[in-house]
Amino acid sequence: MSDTRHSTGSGVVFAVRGLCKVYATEAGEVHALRDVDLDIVKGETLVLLGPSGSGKSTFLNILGGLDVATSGSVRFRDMELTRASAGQVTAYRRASVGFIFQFFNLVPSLTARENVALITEIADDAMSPEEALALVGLSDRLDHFPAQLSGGQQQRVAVARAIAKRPALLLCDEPTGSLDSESGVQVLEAIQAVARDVGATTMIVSHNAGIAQMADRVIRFRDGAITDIVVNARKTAPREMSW
Ligand SMILES: Nc1ncnc2c1ncn2[C@@H]1O[C@H](COP(=O)(O)OP(=O)(O)OP(=O)(O)O)[C@@H](O)[C@H]1O
Repeated sequence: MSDTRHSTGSGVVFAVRGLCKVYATEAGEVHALRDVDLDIVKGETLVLLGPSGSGKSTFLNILGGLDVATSGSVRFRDMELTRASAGQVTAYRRASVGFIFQFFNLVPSLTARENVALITEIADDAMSPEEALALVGLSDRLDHFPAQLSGGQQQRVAVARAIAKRPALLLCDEPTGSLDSESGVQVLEAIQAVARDVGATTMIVSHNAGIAQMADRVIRFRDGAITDIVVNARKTAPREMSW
């Protein structure tokens, strides 16, 4: 079912309106986002697809408080992110946003448990590193260093680190981009399970259109704009997806 609406009604946690991002470069202005409108509902999983350079990461980074908009607004619950002070944005990012990137970004000299503890120690109401690592199936790898873990296991440590603080928003930028397909499935299963467990709204950027099958809604970007929103009538579990 194709759906061009940008709003899904109640339960909205993010309201994005007229969002624009322009980067000034030596070669001139780059319009990374052009007038983007979107409402995002609590607990839903969005998959963002689109060609390279279409604005997906920029959109994710602005919602996560890693980048600032040029114009337009992003409201998270009662907070206008686009008008918040730097301190308020930092507090929002710390309390409410978990990030998962393509290249795990674990500290090589720390164990799995210690990598997760880096975050749980600075967050209120965080689960213990042991609890977070159990949720991603790594209870037997607590004291392993990243070099002693496979790529998929390292990414699952990154998932545990991202969700240990029970974030409202889980942002995943190409989370399976450097994994083989079986490891990718395990990472997506972990993301899906923990997001459900903590009630996080999840956004996954991917070049792999197959991942769209696990989404509630699939958002397509082109040239900095949303061109299409598809509501999945039936979500597919990562293990059942063909990709
Ligand atoms: N810090 C920056 N400075 C200048 N231009 C940037 C910057 N970040 C992104 N851009 C440009 O903004 C546009 C959107 O980039 P973005 O990374 O959001 O796209 P994307 O859809 O995530 O691409 P990819 O799939 O390759 O990661 C691109 O033209 C990119 O070159």
